[in-house]
Amino acid sequence: MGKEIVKVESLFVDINHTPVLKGLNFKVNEGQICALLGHNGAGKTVTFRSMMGILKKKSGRILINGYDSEKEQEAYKQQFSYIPEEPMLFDELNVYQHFQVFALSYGVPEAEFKKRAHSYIEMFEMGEKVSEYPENLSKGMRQKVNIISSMIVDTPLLIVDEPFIGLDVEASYYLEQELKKRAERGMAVLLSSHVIEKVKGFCNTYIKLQKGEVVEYGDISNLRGFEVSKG
Ligand SMILES: Nc1ncnc2c1ncn2[C@@H]1O[C@H](COP(=O)(O)OP(=O)(O)OP(=O)(O)O)[C@@H](O)[C@H]1O
Repeated sequence: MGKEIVKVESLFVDINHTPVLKGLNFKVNEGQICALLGHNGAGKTVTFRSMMGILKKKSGRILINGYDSEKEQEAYKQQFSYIPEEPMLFDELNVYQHFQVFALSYGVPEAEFKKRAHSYIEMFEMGEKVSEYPENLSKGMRQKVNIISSMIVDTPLLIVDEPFIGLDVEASYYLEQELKKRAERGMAVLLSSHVIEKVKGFCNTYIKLQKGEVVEYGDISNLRGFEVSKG
C-alpha cells in the first residue's frame, strides 16, 4: 500500500444548520486516481469545498500529504490544486498571466514553470490564445486555462470536479493521459464525474457517496452498475 495522500476522518459539515456531510471517512493513496461518485446532491462538491477550506467543517480531520488542514494551513494549501467544474478565472488577467499567478503562488521555479507551461500550452492547443482575456474565450478554453494552471503547479494531490463535460475529445484524452502520468509518478487524483464509462476507463479506485455518507469504496473493478436512487 502506498503513502496516504488524503486522509479524511469523521468529517461533519453543516450548511445552514442542516447536516450535509455526516461523518465521512476515506483515504486516497499515492498512485491512485480515485473517483468520487454519487448522485446529484450526494455531497461531492461539498466534500471538495471542505477539503479546500472554502466551507468550514463542524468537526473531523482532513490531512493532505500528512498536513493538517487546520493546524498547518499554509503548508496544507500547497499540497493540492483544484480544477473546478465551472471555469473560475480573473477577468483582468490574460491566459498566460493565469499560469504565472498560479506558479508564483505555489513557488514553482521560473525555469520549471516555462518548461511546463510550454508543454501544456502545446498539448491543449492554447498557443494562439495565450494573450487573450477570459471574456474572449469559449467555455472549453476557459476550462483549459484552469486545467493548465492546476497542472503547472504539480502538487501531490489534484482535485478535479467533473472534468469531461465541455471539453473536446482531444482535450479529454490529454487530460486523462496527464492524470495517469501523475499517478505513475506517485501523486494522487481525486475526481468527481457522472460519466461512469470514462471513470471506469482510467480511475483505479472509487468512493461512492449517498446523502453525505460513504456507502461504498474500493477497487474500480468492483464498481458495478449505478442504480437509480436519490442523493
Ligand atoms: N450553498 C448551499 N446552501 C444550501 N445547501 C447546499 C449548498 N451547497 C450544497 N448544498 C446541499 O448540500 C448537499 C450536497 O450538495 P453537493 O453540491 O455537494 O452535491 P454533489 O454531489 O456535488 O451534486 P452534483 O452531482 O449535482 O454536483 C445537497 O443537498 C445540496 O442541496
